[in-house]
Amino acid sequence: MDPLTVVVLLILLIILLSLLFSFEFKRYIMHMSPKKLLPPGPFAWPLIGNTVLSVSEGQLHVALADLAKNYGPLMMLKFGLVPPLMVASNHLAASEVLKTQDRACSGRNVAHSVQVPGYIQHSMVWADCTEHWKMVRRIWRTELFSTKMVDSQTTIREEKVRELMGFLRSREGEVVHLGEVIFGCIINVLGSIIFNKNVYDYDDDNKDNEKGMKGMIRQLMVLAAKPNLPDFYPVFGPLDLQGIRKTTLECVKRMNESWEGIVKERRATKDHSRNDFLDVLIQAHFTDAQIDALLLEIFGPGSDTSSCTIEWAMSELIKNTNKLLKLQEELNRVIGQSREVRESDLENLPYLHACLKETLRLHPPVTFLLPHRATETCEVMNCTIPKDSQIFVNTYSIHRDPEVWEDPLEFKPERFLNSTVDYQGNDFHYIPFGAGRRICPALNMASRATRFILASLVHNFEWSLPGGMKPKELDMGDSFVLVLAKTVPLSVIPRASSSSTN
Ligand code: HEM
Repeated sequence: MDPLTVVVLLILLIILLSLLFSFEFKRYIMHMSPKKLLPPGPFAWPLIGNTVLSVSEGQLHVALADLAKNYGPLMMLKFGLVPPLMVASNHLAASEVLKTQDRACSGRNVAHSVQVPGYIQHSMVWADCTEHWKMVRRIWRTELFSTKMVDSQTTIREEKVRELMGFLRSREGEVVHLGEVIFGCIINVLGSIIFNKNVYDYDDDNKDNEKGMKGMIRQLMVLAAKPNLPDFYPVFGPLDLQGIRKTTLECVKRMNESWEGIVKERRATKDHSRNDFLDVLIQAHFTDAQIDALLLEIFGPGSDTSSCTIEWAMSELIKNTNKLLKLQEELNRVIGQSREVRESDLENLPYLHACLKETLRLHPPVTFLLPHRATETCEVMNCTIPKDSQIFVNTYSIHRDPEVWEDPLEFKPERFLNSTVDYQGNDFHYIPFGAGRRICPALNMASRATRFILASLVHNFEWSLPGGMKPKELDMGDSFVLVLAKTVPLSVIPRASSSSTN
C-alpha cells in the first residue's frame, strides 16, 4: 500500500472511532431500546458536542428556552467531553426532577473553578446530599434561618434598612445606582447576623473596589460565570490555562482574611455574649476552615440574588406606574404617612407580596437553579438520565410558559392575589427558590428582607429616571451572569416622599 493510502485510511479510522465514541452514536444505540431512550436534543458533534450552538452573551436562558420549543420539556445537550447536560423546561419535567427523582437528581455538578483546596471539602453548596451536607443544612435551619431566628433578626434588618434610607435621603435629587446600594444593605444585614459588623460603608470611596467585601463577592461571581475550558475538557484541569482557578483561590483567600481577625479575637477573648452566628459556630467547635466555607456560602448566594430581585421589582414598578401607585396606596393605607415601615407590617401588605412574587416569576435570579447532578442513572419523563449528567431546571421557561400563565410576559402582580400559588416548592410551575431537598435554605429570610426593603423604598421616596427618561423607555433587558441581572443597571433619582419621616 502506498503511504498516501495509509494516511487516508488512518484518517478514516480516526473519524470512525471518534464517531463510535461520540454521544450521537450512544444516543442512537439507546434509541434502539425503548427502555433506555435518552432525551432528544440538537445534533452533537464528536468531541465538541453542541459547543457550536450560537448563544449571544448572557442569553443562555433564552437560547435554552428557544431550543426547548423544538426538542421538548426535557432535552439533552453535550459540551466537550463531560457527561451530558439535561434541561428541564416545563413544570412536569421540573416536578419529576425535583420531586419524583429528587434523591437521584440532587447531587451537584462542581465547576473546576470552585474546586479550591481548603474550601471545597467543607462546602455545603457544592456537596452532594451527604452526611456533611445534612449537618450544615441543619445548622442553617436551626441557627440561622428558622422562623424563630428570622424573627429575632428583625431589629438588625430594621436598623440596616434605616441606614440605607438615611443614605438615600443624603443623595436626594442625585442619580443613584440602586442595585449597588441595595447590595450593600443586604451584605450589612448578613454581616450583622454573622458577626455583628457592617461590611459595607456607603460613604467609603473604596467600597466598590476589589478590596471591599462587595467587590470580592462580585469578583467571585464573575469568575464562576466565566466559561472555563476544564469544565468541558477535564484533561486541561491541572493547567488552569485561563487562570480562573488561581484567581478564584486568591479571591477566596482575601475574603477569608477579611474576617480572620474577627474570628481570632472571638476565639481569644472567649466572649460569646453577642450570641451571633459566629459565637454559635465557635461554641460548636467549628474549625477556622469550616467557618470560612460557611461564611463564604452565606455572603455569596445571599447578596446578588436578593439585591437583583429588589432592583427588578423597582424597575417593573417604575415602568408600570399604575402598579406603583397601587402599591403606594396600599402602603399609605396600612402604614400611614407618619411613620416608617416595620417588618411586622409585612403580613398586612398582600399587594406588596404579590409584586415580589410577580418579580420572581418574570426574573428568577437563580435561573437554572444551582447545577444539579444525577448521582445515579434514573428515569425522567420516560427518558434515561445517565449517572453524572448535569441537570438544569430552566425556571425562565417554566415561569413564562403560556400553557400555564395568562399573558406570561406581562408584569401583573394581581395574578397572585387570591391565589394559593406560592414559592415554597409545592407548585412546580413557580419555583424561584427551587424545590425538594436542595430548596434555598434562606427562603424565609430572603422573602422577608426583600419585601421589607422594597416596601421601604416605595414608601419613603418618589422615584424618577435620569435625563428626563420616561418610564416606558426604561431598558428591561436581562443577562444571565450567574444570576439573571438587568443588562443596564437601574439608575434612579430619589426624592423623599411626604410619608418619609425626618
Ligand atoms: C431572592 C433571594 C433568593 C433566591 C431567589 C434564591 C434562590 C435559590 C435557588 C433557586 C437555589 C438553588 C436550589 C437548587 O439548586 O435546587 C438556592 C440555593 C441556595 N441559596 Fe438561595 N436564594 C435567595 C437568597 C438567598 C440568601 C439570602 C441566602 C443566604 C443568606 C441563600 C443561600 C442559599 C444557599 C446556601 C443555597 C444552596 C443550598 C444547597 O445547596 O443545599 N439564598 N437559592
